[in-house]
Amino acid sequence: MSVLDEILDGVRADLADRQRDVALTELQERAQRAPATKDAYAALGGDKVSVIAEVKRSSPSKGALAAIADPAALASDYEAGGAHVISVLTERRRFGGSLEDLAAVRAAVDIPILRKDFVVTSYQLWEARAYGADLALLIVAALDQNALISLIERAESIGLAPLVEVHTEEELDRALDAGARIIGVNARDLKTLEVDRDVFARLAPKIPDGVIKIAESGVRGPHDLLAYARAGADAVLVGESLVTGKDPRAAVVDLVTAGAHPASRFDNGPERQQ
Ligand SMILES: O=P(O)(O)OC[C@@H](O)[C@@H](O)c1c[nH]c2ccccc12
Repeated sequence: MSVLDEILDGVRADLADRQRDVALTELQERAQRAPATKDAYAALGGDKVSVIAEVKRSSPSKGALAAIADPAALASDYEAGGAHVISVLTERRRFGGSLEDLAAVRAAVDIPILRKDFVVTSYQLWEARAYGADLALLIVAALDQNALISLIERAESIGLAPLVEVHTEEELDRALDAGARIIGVNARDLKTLEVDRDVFARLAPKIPDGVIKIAESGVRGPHDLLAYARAGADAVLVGESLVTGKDPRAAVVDLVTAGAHPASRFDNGPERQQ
């Protein structure tokens, strides 16, 4: 069984518990009372390279990364550093997250928030909306094509922007066929946990103009952001290097500064830093 399959088994077990505790209608009522979602397309588009900063306690590849006793305070630091979007991992077993983290971050920041989880059913989209997310991750490798299409439609119909994650050309084709308008290329293969930063550069030319392109995982600092930018990234998604660094806010400032100058997409940014 792949790592992804193991994660999905745990996700489904936890989901069944929540579905027993909280009726869908209750979530829907809560979602209806929630304010309008924030414009993720505006936050991720434009000439700059946007920074999505992630609240992540642990990962299947590295184990514990950071305790993060106060996720709202970390998210506020990210926002103060100029992050354009916050990603909150809500998966419990492998990533140490929760919907409570999402709600706490929602109460603390004004920028769009991504619910980062392994979504397999629309119930989780209603949860995302009810707990304050503006975007929801949909992982192509975890979904069959019918499920992918219906989850994209459902997300959009309740005001969530779907961020559709791929790792291979075949998954990219499926994402595009399903109508994805925001595509994340994960450098990490969720089946093996191997990281290959070149995947983004291989797939990006196959993503049409007008589709937002996000490079996910493996960003250690501005050098990696600039490499992804030259390969065509509109945004980068950064977790580990921010939560393990000693000053997450300063680290975000450095990334946002590097991403603010689109000219750096075409110059020798990384070389110049040496
Ligand atoms: O910690 P990193 O290497 O900066 O990666 C962040 C993010 O890309 C990663 O957490 C991630 C990308 N896609 C996912 C899907 C599920 C869980 C986690 C992820």
